[in-house]
Amino acid sequence: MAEKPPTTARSESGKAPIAAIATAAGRGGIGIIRVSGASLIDFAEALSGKRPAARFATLGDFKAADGCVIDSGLLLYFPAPHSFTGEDVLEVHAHGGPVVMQMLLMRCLELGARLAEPGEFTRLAYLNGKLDLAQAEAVIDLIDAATSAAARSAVRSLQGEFSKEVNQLLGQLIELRSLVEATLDFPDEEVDFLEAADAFGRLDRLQQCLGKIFDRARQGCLLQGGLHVVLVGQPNVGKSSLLNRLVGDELAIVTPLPGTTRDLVRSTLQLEGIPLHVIDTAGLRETEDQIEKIGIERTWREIERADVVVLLVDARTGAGEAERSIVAQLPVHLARLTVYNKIDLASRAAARHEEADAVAIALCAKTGEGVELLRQELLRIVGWHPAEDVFIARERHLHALSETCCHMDAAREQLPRLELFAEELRLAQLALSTITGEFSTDDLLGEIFGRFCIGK
Ligand SMILES: Nc1nc2c(c(=O)[nH]1)N(C=O)[C@@H](CNc1ccc(C(=O)N[C@@H](CCC(=O)O)C(=O)O)cc1)CN2
Ligand SMILES: Nc1nc2c(ncn2[C@@H]2O[C@H](COP(=O)(O)OP(=O)(O)OP(=O)(O)O)[C@@H](O)[C@H]2O)c(=O)[nH]1
Ligand SMILES: [K+]
Repeated sequence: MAEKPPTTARSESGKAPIAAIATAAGRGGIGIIRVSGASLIDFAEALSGKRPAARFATLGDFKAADGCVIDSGLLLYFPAPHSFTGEDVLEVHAHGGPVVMQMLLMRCLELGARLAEPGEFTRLAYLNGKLDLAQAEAVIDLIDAATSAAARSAVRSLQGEFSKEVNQLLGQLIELRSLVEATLDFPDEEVDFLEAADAFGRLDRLQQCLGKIFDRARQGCLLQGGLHVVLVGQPNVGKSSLLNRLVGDELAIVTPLPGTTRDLVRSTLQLEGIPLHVIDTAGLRETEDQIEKIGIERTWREIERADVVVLLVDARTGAGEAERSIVAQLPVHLARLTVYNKIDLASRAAARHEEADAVAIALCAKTGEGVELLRQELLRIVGWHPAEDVFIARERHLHALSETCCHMDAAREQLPRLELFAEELRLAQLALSTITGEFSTDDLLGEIFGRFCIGK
């Protein structure tokens, strides 16, 4: 075959293809570079001397500008629109050493590609209609899944289950809206309309449906983000011992000396598939020790980010002035549990009971007695109930769902004023459609895709 003049790939629109290493950094048996752009077949030929068939693996020698072989490997060519991004996609499968990957990536840049930004491939897939926004978010949630339950629910969202539910609800909402809007043109018939179209009944069904989606999404949100539990209390009450017991490992240093833990100690474990982020903190007390002081500041900062605070108390002494002072400084709406630790020294049995302002668990961190009660209580506090059909969701989605709910409530209050009823329905639809991204802003897209890794 005759040597072709060096090509620099530019699409008709003048846009350079994007390229990135798609596999994790470091050594690996195989590493993949992904390129997306317009007409990449010439690009493939410039890189390997071969014009790969669509969607078949083609073995080739990847050459540098000077003709030296960088690696021999496989090319996968997905012509537009049948690719992940909807553009032409070329995958270069090579040996997964960091230097080889860098050399190949540099070669792709020489051939006219530019470095992809984080999340840009998935963003293209969204912009080209391959995925909606909830699915695109599920891609990253799948990659980041901390437990297999989280992974399973992310796949469910990726395959469009969440979006399907949202779209069905949108469909019903739009149907009701169009009935209302049609009636607005005939003001005399408004009252008849309410009866004939069963506006109340329809709204009821919409809200029930929304409630179910919300519940599934809330569970999914727990699976996605996990639960941040911060262990606090006076020095020496057994916070580190409890962390170690929950994790099943000697993670934090335990000594009889008060003030042992000065920095935060974090660990993530699984609680029925929910990632449980437990944070052991420096015991809270007045101190002149500089290191301990900083540790205590960090404790308070961590509390601000917590979903649940577990306040440990020595079962022998019970809660006193120090505990009351800690509780008084906690954010008002933060969920809280009291744990009476060291029941072995107080001759008490493991138990759960309700106190005036919080549920309390009596346990022994040293032996583990009663720790299961604590686990169950944590699940109860966050409203977890195991379900098969959870789809992954994020705060953003919950926010949109609850906004939709607010507008539906408001719509009900407007009846029989149809014009205002219609307006609230329109706002409900708008809020709901942000989930799949029918109406999205650049800011939102930047926020979502900016958190992806490069190559995704
Ligand atoms: N090598 C490789 N593995 C990978 C990916 C990839 O991009 N490359 N993926 C990247 O995330 C995931 C798979 N996702 C993909 C999704 C759609 C298409 C695709 O070609 N879609 C076409 C054709 C559909 C079909 O044949 O049914 C399309 O939607 O038109 C490819 C990969 C996981 N594994
Ligand atoms: N008998 C008994 N001893 C315990 C129990 N839990 C913790 N201890 C002991 O209490 C002492 C302090 O335990 P830690 O877990 O280090 O307490 P801490 O709250 O992290 O202490 P600081 O680092 O000072 O904040 C150690 O000697 C532990 O072995 C328990 O349930 N029973
Ligand atoms: K400790």
